[in-house]
Amino acid sequence: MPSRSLADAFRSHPVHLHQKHLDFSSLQEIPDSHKWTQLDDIEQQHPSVESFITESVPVIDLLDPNVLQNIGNACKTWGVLQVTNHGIPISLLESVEGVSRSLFSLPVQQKLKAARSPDGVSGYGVARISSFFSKLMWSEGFTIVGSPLEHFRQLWPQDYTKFWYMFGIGDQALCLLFSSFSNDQISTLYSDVIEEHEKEMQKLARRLTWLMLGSLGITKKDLNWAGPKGESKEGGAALQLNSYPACPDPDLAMGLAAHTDSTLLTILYQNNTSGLQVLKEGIGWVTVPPIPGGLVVNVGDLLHILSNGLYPSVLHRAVVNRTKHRLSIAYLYGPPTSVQISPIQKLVGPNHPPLYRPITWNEYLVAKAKHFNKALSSVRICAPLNGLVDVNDHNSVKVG
Ligand SMILES: C=C1C[C@]23C[C@@]1(O)CC[C@H]2[C@@]12CCC[C@@](C)(C(=O)O1)[C@H]2[C@@H]3C(=O)O
Ligand SMILES: O=C(O)CCC(=O)C(=O)O
Ligand SMILES: [Fe+2]
Repeated sequence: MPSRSLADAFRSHPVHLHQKHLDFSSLQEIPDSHKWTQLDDIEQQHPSVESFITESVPVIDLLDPNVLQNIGNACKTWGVLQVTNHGIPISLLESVEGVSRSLFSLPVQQKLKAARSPDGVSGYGVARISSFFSKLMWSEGFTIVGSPLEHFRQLWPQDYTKFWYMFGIGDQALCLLFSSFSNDQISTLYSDVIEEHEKEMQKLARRLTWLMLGSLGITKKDLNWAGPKGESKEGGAALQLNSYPACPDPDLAMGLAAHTDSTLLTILYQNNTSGLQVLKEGIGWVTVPPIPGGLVVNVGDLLHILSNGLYPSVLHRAVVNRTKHRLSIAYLYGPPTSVQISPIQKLVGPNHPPLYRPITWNEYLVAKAKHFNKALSSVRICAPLNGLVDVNDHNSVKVG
């Protein structure tokens, strides 16, 4: 079989989204197409707990001598944590935020020039999971796999200077610097920022993966991700820029509906505006507050499979607010796309049968596109001994 990249994931399974693209900034009230009730997303029925609840997502200093144990506890009990001292320069995160702000400030018609195609991964559009809901989300996204240069050239073509100057990029220093460049140079500069970010995040994601697996007693020799000729293969990634405009009635809108990520792990940067919530069993929806310089790391479905369910992927969503435009940048990290992911042998035994069948990342993305939050149970081969269903399997979603 020819080796496929992440960009090919949906070639055999195109997703046609009825994309209704709003100019959010001009709206004084929410149109019916974007008004959610609890019935539109069954997960909304869990309570949203307020800040007086003492339980909060663990914050872990990556330089702490107990980092392995702390990460293990957080993955087991929360499926999500925040990390500090992670080594990613804040200036780099702010530059990506600047690129993102510049992109989402473009007029809708301009952004649609880089629209994601039904069988593609990269580009502008509504969240892929939108097809499972009858209501639209109060957000827009831009997905990047590989170089974004071609899409950036479509977004900021030669004759587009006027808009670029008008909206700026929300970062004064970059704005002044860029004002002496042509638009092609802007696309190149923006693309360089994304490339630098990818390099740094790839290193952090790899380090976090081994810390998470290390906390389960797994070492590199327990995992064979080598290619057919023994060559070692690197993980892949998608970068998702999310934009959640201020919303006239946030209680009726949904930024990004509850989902788990189809990744090993996801690293999320949120600008200083909260909105991310995670579902904690027995408690409800807990807000993950932005902490200065911190990054949120959540367990994805593929780590759930690898760990044979010991580290469950976490259900999360993004809510919106009345006054602030929120941006988030998600680095979705996965294994080499041709590698079969299955429960690690060392974690399997007579009392711990393998719970999932082997599956590649691309195959899993297709399963997610077909079954959404039931994708994990679609690859399940064995009922758990304790008789419980998968933690994320309790939701029923409207299909179509
Ligand atoms: C690799 C991927 C994971 C993702 C689908 C994608 O092909 C690129 C975008 C990712 C994202 C980001 C927002 C939430 C999400 C569920 C979605 O609709 O697109 C995730 C997908 C995922 O993790 O399944
Ligand atoms: O914006 C957020 O806080 C969440 C984004 C997210 O879950 C995603 O991109 O997968
Ligand atoms: Fe997510």
